[in-house]
Amino acid sequence: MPRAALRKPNPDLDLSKWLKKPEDLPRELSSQTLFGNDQPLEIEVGSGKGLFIQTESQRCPEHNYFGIEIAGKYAAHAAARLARRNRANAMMLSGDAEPIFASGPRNYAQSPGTPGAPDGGNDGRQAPRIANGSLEAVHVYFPDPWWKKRHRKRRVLSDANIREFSRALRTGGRLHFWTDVLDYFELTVELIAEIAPEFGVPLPEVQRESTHDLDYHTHFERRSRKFGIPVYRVCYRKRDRS
Ligand SMILES: C[S@@+](CC[C@H](N)C(=O)[O-])C[C@H]1O[C@@H](n2cnc3c(N)ncnc32)[C@H](O)[C@@H]1O
Repeated sequence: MPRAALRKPNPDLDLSKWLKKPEDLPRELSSQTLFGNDQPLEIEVGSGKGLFIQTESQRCPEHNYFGIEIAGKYAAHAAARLARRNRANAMMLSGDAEPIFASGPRNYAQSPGTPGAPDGGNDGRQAPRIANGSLEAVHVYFPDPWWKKRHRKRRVLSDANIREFSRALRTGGRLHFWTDVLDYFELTVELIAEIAPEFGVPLPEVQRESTHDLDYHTHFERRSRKFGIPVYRVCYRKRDRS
């Protein structure tokens, strides 16, 4: 199903507080470095048009929300939603989530040329940008399934990313995964069980009744439900490994 065209953002809207590029970010990413406080930090990977980050950051002002969206236009669209509402506890990164979470050689620093940047070589000794056990939740809603074998490494729920999400989550922290692609759902649930058993048994998440046209978790959830397509939803809670 093709995606609907995006409306152009209002050019008078100042997005600077809500839309960041990788080079704008501090090296270590935490509530303190991003928002200047110690509220629990939740990250959404692949925010699309930003409905989730907008509604959730309003519903739960005592948490901070950092959305990562690789498609620049969508990241700007999501940031504009936050800017219009002057939301203090949420912001968007226009960029790829993978190097942000990576704790190995692709864990690049803030600007090219610095040790660890893709062009700068990495001695593999840099601390991860997101500290171990520091996140409250990671949200992945309707990730692209990338069926072709040669494209699989682009999956947001790749082996490497699942390990990094688990590493970054605190014990008791949550990983949410929703999709409308049953095969992909089943494969991913199996993959998580195999490579990150600390997530334990996935807990089903219930479908809420919507009370108005934008009362959905994400835009893709809205689209699937309007077309009568079933949505598969799970939430994992990371357990102590010991
Ligand atoms: C199918 S859309 C779903 C958007 C939104 N989560 C929703 O449910 O409406 C998947 C989104 O993930 C983004 N994406 C894919 N790979 C990404 C990555 N490595 N880092 C950040 N965003 C990514 C895509 O650009 C796209 O906007």
